[in-house]
Amino acid sequence: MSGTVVIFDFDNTIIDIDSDNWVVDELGATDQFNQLFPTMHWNSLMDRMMEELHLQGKTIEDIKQVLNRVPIHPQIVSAIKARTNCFRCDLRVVSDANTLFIETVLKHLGILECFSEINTNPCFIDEEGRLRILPYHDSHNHKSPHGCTLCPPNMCKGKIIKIIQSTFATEEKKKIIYLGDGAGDFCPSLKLVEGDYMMPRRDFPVWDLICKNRHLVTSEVHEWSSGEDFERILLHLITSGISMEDMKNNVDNTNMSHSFDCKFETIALEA
Ligand SMILES: Cc1ncc(C[n+]2csc(CCOP(=O)(O)O)c2C)c(N)n1
Ligand SMILES: [Mg+2]
Repeated sequence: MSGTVVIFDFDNTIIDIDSDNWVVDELGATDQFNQLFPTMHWNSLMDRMMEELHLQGKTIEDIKQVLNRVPIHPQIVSAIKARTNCFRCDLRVVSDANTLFIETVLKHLGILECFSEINTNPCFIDEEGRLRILPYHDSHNHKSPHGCTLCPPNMCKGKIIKIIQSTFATEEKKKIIYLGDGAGDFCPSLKLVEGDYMMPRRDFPVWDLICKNRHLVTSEVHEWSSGEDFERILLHLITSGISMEDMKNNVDNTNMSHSFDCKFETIALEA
């Protein structure tokens, strides 16, 4: 394993839409969503929307079928599948979507196995076949169980980053590259340190927040917009600081064709 951990947000980062809105809209529950939206937190609203879909006769299979045609940038899938994986980076997801949506999409794209960990809101299918979505941090009756005022009550992504960082404590320092788009990705960007990299999606909420609070972010910031940017910048950040000797040791020998691609592209980037 190389010394790089790449942490991906899911909605509007790995995929090119919000999966929650996609499922609700594609299965025809937009009106009910719009009615409830002003009255509920997002996480409980989504659980409620799954009840609505269930009452309308929509099954888990219907939800999975809709998820299997989410819009994506092909370069993002190829970056995850081949380029990043062949450097044996540790890839993780931190998302305010839910386990079923994320695993369905990643499995369909053939990249589920590329990730060592998915941190997201848990869910289960109840005895009636309805999808139940729960908060990542159990909220009970408290407004903000994680104590962070920047994040929604169900999930503080900054807290998750701190937990990931604490697992490195006994090992050598790992470089974190974090990619995200939403307001919920701002808190984790404040937990990154010098030597880490933040990749906010240009013109999305986290990018605005970072531009306005530039002095609070100590990591290097590299914005991205298109799938091409995503692939090029991510590969560059992964390979920067890796010597040719390390690279020979790091590339995945079980996947030699990809390894050759990686070496070739890295040399081209460094030239
Ligand atoms: C105006 C407005 N109201 C509510 C929300 C909340 N929201 C929308 S999609 C989503 C899941 C994000 O998943 P991921 O963490 O994978 O990006 C969340 C938490 C929003 N973004 N904008
Ligand atoms: Mg997002």
